[in-house]
Amino acid sequence: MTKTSHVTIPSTGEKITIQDGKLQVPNQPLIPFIEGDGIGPDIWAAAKRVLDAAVEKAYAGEKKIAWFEVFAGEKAYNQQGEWLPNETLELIREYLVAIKGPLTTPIGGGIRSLNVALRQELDLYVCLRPVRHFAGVPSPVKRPEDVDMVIFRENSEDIYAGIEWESGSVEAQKVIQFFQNEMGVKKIRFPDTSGIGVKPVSREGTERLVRSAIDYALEHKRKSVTLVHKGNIMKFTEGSFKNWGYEVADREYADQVFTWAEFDRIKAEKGTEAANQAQNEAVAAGKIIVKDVIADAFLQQILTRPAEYDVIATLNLNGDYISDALAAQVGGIGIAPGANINYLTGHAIFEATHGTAPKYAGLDKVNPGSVILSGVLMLEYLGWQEAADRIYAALEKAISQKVVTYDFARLMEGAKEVKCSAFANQLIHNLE
Ligand SMILES: NC(=O)C1=CN([C@@H]2O[C@H](COP(=O)(O)OP(=O)(O)OC[C@H]3O[C@@H](n4cnc5c(N)ncnc54)[C@H](OP(=O)(O)O)[C@@H]3O)[C@@H](O)[C@H]2O)C=CC1
Ligand SMILES: O=C(O)CCC(=O)C(=O)O
Ligand SMILES: [Mg+2]
Repeated sequence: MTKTSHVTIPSTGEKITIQDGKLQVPNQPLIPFIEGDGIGPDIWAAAKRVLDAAVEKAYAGEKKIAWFEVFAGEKAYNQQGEWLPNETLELIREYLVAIKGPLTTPIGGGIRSLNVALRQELDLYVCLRPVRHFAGVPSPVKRPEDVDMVIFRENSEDIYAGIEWESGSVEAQKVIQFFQNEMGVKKIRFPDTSGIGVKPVSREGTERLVRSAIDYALEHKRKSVTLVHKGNIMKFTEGSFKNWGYEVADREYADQVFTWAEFDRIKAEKGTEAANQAQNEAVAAGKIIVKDVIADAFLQQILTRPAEYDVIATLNLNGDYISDALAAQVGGIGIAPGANINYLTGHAIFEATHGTAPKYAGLDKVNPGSVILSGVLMLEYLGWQEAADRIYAALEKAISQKVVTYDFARLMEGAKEVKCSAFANQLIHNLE
């Protein structure tokens, strides 16, 4: 065992590394975890047991995760007086792959959100959130099985970068005066009482996100990548996201994709029929269609025509809203997984889409599905598909057995409601 100031690293494991852009995963990878606040301890304890049992079932002792705890959030604050100790960041940087429970956003103080800070510090520019329906999960829509989307949410820019100043502050006044005096801005409706937020969106940030989405679509043989934006209003941020997205697709993936930008070019030159024919030929040749939709229209179409959407590439705030909306469509936030990834450095932190649900803290009540499925994404990222597949099957079986936590039980006929830990027991029992 190696003991740093607060963390004990087991001597049995080895580091995950990256070589030539490819993750090198030993049989006993050292993986740091953050338990999380609120419901974090309950769901993490449940998830860890399920992940370990699935790995044991799949590899009979040949592979095993060497977990070690690192600290953030309330636990770190109570122990060390810091919400996000530098040691935690450095250890995740060094060990590449980590998993976390949800973290409370500290009220007041310098850190706006610990989750966002972790993503920014490690430049985890993709927030990957796959959303699909598991048979039998109660849903508010008629055909939840039509939802099978993978969200690539830009994770490092946009209004989430946290560049904002409070109404009435010296800084807000200074920025407003700069806008008015030097930039000719006359449209701030109530300048004396406005807070100000800044929305940075870059070409580099957009390109690396859209590349990741297209690479994923190619690797997983998906049909389309949709750029979701509000570019009709925010022309130089969301609108540029769309334009840069099309440009990178046309420039770097010309043989593998057909974009609606290309469709428009053909239409302008040769008419609609020729453009439709080019698109049909591209589909027949197995090319991925890269298209776009405006965010508000997208939010109604995921309810009315979800089957038309596949891989989604979008900006940070849109992605946050879309993740929860789609999660609700397939049975709720209790089973919506996520990952924050930098595909270039290999760094990744896996985490549930939901938050700390403080009213349920310590009750052993909530659904651990979201953090379990985030762990499954992690197993897939490590290349341990055999273990991942066993958990998917065990979860599907538990739902068909109608042994579920409160969130599903309240929507299902004849369900047996079990606690968080008992739901994990059921999954472990179901592992084959
Ligand atoms: N990545 C992260 O760590 C995130 C952290 N947060 C933080 O979490 C805190 C609380 O945020 P809040 O807005 O209440 O959102 P939460 O996601 O924590 O909770 C909202 C509701 O979602 C449902 N829910 C959440 N988790 C589960 C689960 N595992 N099983 C079943 N149902 C679940 C519950 O619904 P019901 O009441 O219907 O039972 C709950 O009341 C804030 O400090 C926020 O900043 C928020 C989002 C992400
Ligand atoms: O960090 C937070 O508190 C909220 C983040 C969030 O809602 C998300 O990433 O989905
Ligand atoms: Mg969210």
